[in-house]
Amino acid sequence: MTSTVTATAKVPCTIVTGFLGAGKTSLLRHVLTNAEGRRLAVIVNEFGDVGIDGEILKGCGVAACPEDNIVELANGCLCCTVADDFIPALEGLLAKAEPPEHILIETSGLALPKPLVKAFNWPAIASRVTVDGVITVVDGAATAAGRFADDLEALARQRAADPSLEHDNPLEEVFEDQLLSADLVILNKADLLTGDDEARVRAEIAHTVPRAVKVVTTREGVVDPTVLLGLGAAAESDLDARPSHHDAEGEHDHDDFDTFVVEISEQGDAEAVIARLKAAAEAHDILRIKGFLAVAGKPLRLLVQGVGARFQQQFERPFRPGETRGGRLVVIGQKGFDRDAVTAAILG
Ligand SMILES: Nc1nc2c(ncn2[C@@H]2O[C@H](COP(=O)(O)OP(=O)(O)OP(=O)(O)O)[C@@H](O)[C@H]2O)c(=O)[nH]1
Repeated sequence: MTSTVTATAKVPCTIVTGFLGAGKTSLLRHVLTNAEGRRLAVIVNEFGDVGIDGEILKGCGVAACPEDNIVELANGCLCCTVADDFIPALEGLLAKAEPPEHILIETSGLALPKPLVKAFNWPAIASRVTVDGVITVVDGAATAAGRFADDLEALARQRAADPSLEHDNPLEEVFEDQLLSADLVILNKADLLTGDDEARVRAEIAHTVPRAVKVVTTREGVVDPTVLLGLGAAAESDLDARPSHHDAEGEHDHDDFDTFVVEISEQGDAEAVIARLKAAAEAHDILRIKGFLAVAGKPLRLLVQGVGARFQQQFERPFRPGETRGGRLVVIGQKGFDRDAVTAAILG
């Protein structure tokens, strides 16, 4: 990649959006480790204050993106805290002695990208940055399983009959809003797609996105960064082409979802905890669990990631001096799930 930034050019920013657990952090990790000398920065927003995504990205240890250039905004949802969090974070990066040549912004999995795109028109930053593109990462497996529509085929039939069809499934609204803003769609988790899944999911994406948007299928977000960066979309000047379910309301308030943190003491048997997490995710329709555990006799934290009832775990970094040897897990579900029952199921 070559640098295209001059003293007067706007710094290009790529917004990476996509539902909880779709593979946004995996994609960013791949971009950071394949930056080929381009000076990058990342703003990462996540729910809960456990800060897993920031840790994963800092763990890349890439010279092109030093830890200082990775800014974590854990305080709620980026699309609702633009003035307080996002603009100052962006200004901080631009004020650096060596400002980044390209800024990557990972939204939380429940964020609507459009308010964030709009923020690029704020006078404080409008002359200095532009949205190079909105990249929407889609969880192929979850979409194929009908996570975002009760019955994909029935929905497609209904839409064919009535294109203005509205629905009140909050998961589907977030999923669709994220697609409606896209300049490029990454159809991730190819390894979990079987039979005609990919064709069905591509058809669902094509139904949802009104514009001609390219869809690239990936595994673990592995795609050449030159495909992702340099789209030149200037999305902030093109808001009308990006309809949203929330256009009429301005801000949205995440009332449909519930997030909390479970503290869990050091554990002797990590496998038993993972089994309880899986059982809890299945029994309580949990959307996402992520965080870390302290395992007796192990100096490293065990990073735990669950998307629906599918879990992955790996040892990550050592506990730092002064850090309590205990675990913390962020749990995200739809409003109305029983926190006490979920906590009891996890703690056993
Ligand atoms: N099987 C499979 N798992 C994947 C793939 N990509 C990512 N994952 C796993 O899915 C989980 C979530 O991936 P992330 O990259 O953290 O997803 P995210 O969109 O950043 O998640 P949130 O920030 O919590 O919304 C992790 O356990 C990943 O290892 C893939 O292509 N195939």
